[in-house]
Amino acid sequence: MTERTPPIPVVAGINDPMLEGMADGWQVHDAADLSDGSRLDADVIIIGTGAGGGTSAEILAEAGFKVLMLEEGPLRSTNDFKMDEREAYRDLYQESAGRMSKDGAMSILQGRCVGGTTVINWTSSFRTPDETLNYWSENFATQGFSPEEMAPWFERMEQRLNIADWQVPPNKNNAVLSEGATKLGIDWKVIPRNVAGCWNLGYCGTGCPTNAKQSMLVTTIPGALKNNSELVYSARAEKLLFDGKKVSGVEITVLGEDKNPTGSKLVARAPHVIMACGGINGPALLMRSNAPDPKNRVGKRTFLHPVAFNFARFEETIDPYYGAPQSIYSDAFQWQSVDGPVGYKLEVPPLQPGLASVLLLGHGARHFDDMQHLPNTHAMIALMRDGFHADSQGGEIELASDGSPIVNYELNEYLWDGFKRSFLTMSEIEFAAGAKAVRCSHLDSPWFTSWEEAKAGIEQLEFRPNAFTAGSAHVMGGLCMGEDLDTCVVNSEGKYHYLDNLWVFDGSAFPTSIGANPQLSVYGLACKQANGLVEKLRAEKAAKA
Ligand SMILES: Cc1cc2nc3c(=O)[nH]c(=O)nc-3n(C[C@H](O)[C@H](O)[C@H](O)COP(=O)(O)OP(=O)(O)OC[C@H]3O[C@@H](n4cnc5c(N)ncnc54)[C@H](O)[C@@H]3O)c2cc1C
Repeated sequence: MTERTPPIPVVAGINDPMLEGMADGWQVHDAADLSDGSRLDADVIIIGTGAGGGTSAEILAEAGFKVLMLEEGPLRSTNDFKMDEREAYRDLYQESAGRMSKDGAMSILQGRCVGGTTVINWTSSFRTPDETLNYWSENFATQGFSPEEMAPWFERMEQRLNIADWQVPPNKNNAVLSEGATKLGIDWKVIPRNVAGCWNLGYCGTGCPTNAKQSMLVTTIPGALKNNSELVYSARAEKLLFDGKKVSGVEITVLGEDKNPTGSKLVARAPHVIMACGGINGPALLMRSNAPDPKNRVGKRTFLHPVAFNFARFEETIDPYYGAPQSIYSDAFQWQSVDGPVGYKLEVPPLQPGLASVLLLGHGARHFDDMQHLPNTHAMIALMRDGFHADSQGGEIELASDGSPIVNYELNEYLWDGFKRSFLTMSEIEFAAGAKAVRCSHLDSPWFTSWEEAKAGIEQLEFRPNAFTAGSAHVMGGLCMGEDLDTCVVNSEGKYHYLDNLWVFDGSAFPTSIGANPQLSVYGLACKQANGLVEKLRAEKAAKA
């Protein structure tokens, strides 16, 4: 077990807000330290401590409600983060960063620790695009989600998490996008980030060692714990327990440091339960619990922003592992049509060596050569905006025999068309920025040495399952929100349609993908929904008094 008793370790003078708070008496427990069969009570249980869970916890706790946060992953805090990919992927990511779609064609990165995916994300912070919010109200009858109605909630979370345009010049990796796009007359912009006093290290994906990233770990979770809340980690919500149309409790499996069940179980009880365990795992929890789902919609419409990668070699040093990971984007190819051919957002990912070794594909001499050139390599990504077309209905969640989720998401012609167009776009931009050679993340792609060669070569690439690297770091949907009962399982207030006291305040409620990096969309939604629940709980209290 990780040593977490005072004296508080201090790394190079950097404080660790979680360890300090625990030394001050915050109610934080490793589930393994609680006796088998223990019962935990609260006003509100929140399952999952990521973007939706952390935001909701702070709001409810500040309003005076006793919140119990349950987190499947371990607690790792500031002084644990050492910019070490091996430790980070093992400790902070779902399935040790090995989560994949059922057919193995897409690798899916998602967080699994106190603070959830916000601990390991790359800090890009966009409001939900107006086009997306309008599409939801037109197609899923969401209420209260117009751009005007959402603006105050986004503003509030932008202030809470210090979200602002990144003022430091982009690293060379990102500058390839701005320079190439400028040469071609393609519009680009600077990305807003949720950081305070960022050191520009670039290792956001392994947990921020300086407290600069305003993840839930250093903001809302401490905010909730200061207000009489309780956090139990390594505690997997195994099943929801029902009593008629109500959730009567949560059965918890206690996990050890090795992530395996210790054999102990706990139970938590509260008048209201919020699910904030994110896409994939949220639907799986409802399926394991046999929750009422008369239209068989749980787990449907799971969206991933499937990502195409393009690599470029430069003579100059790029050092793609250092500096703010994402600071430039282009939406020039995103909204040409809302519900036509798939649109894509262009960004630039960091290339720490471990991540790069997977993304660069291949093996043997070619892979060795690619890794040798890493300091001179740039990468660009195109995130496909899935969920806005009849040929893009997303994936479905299934359960494995042990109750864990399987993501059945198949890439199809509609998405392949986007991959092909984006390979062309990215290659042209990279050559315009001065690349000497460019390669698409496709098994059959050579290093092209000119734009003309790339243009002809990409046209020849065959798009078939498993022929190219597709990735996802944005898990959305699966518990579709809206008033249309044929499609949706959660109403516009975030309440599960078929249960009176179950709420879903996280990215799983999105009816489509966002069309932008989703964290601020989750914060805005959870902020709105949690404040709505506060009003409801106050009214319930007043009625009882
Ligand atoms: C590498 C990477 C980079 C990213 N970069 C960005 C970015 O730059 N900008 C951006 O906007 N977005 C980014 N994202 C995505 C963004 O962080 C997520 O979309 C967002 O955090 C999702 O919020 P959520 O509340 O839905 O789920 P999460 O934040 O994933 O939180 C869910 C939590 O629930 C826990 N949980 C799951 N099941 C259970 C259970 N049964 N019992 C108890 N706990 C459970 C999980 O362990 C997790 O901690 C990135 C993601 C990754 C992986």
